[in-house]
Amino acid sequence: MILNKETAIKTAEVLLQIKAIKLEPQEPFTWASGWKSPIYCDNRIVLSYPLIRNFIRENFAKQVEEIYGKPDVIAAVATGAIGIGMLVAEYLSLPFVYVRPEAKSHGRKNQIEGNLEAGQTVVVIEDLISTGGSSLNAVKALRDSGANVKGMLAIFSYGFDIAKENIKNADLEVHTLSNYDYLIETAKRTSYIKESEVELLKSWRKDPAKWNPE
Ligand SMILES: O=P(O)(O)OC[C@H]1O[C@H](OP(=O)(O)OP(=O)(O)O)[C@H](O)[C@@H]1O
Ligand SMILES: O=C(O)c1cc(=O)[nH]c(=O)[nH]1
Repeated sequence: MILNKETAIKTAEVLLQIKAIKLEPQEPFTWASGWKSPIYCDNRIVLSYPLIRNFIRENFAKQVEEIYGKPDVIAAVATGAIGIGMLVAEYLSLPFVYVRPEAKSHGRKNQIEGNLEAGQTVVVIEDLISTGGSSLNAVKALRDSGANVKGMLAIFSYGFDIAKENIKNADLEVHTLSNYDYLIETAKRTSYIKESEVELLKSWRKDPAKWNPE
């Protein structure tokens, strides 16, 4: 869900400005889910731009406070959201943890790194939602450890039905700073993408799980 339309447009603009959005239909990207895609949104690049990471940090912090007040802990989904999640926690003067995809097989064998007490309220920060599998895996680990997960905020979501279904089944509240619709509108308005690319993205978006570049 988008909380603020202006933030959604501005977030799409800054992602395009720093070229976080990559289009490579000839050499499709393989996503975490295994899907092939002509588009990749690399939000990790945000960290390389101080003004833009401040914008993302402040909007995340504003939305966390607006929706949840002050949770006990900010958690990030590893690795893509660790940097930005830490900046949000720092801005709000809150404790921080991050959640690995799975527990380490050596050392302390942790999946959640940092200190988290059972019963603490947690807001999860994620960089991007495609199917929602990675985010929900992290939420499950947090819940299994006894945390009270209030909700999740992500920079961007593609808005796929499968993600909506997964999120609903997990009974999780999710807000995003921007999404695919705002991104495409902004990319068209700023001529970041050509008309032929708009058509390609439209046909891909109809059934991304089965998209075939041939
Ligand atoms: O919604 P999903 O289908 O799970 O896909 C989105 C996930 O994919 C990316 O992580 P990736 O696995 O590439 O790892 P990284 O965060 O370590 O870069 C991204 O950071 C999300 O966590
Ligand atoms: O699904 C993914 O793996 C994925 C898609 C995308 O656009 N960006 C990203 O970082 N991961």
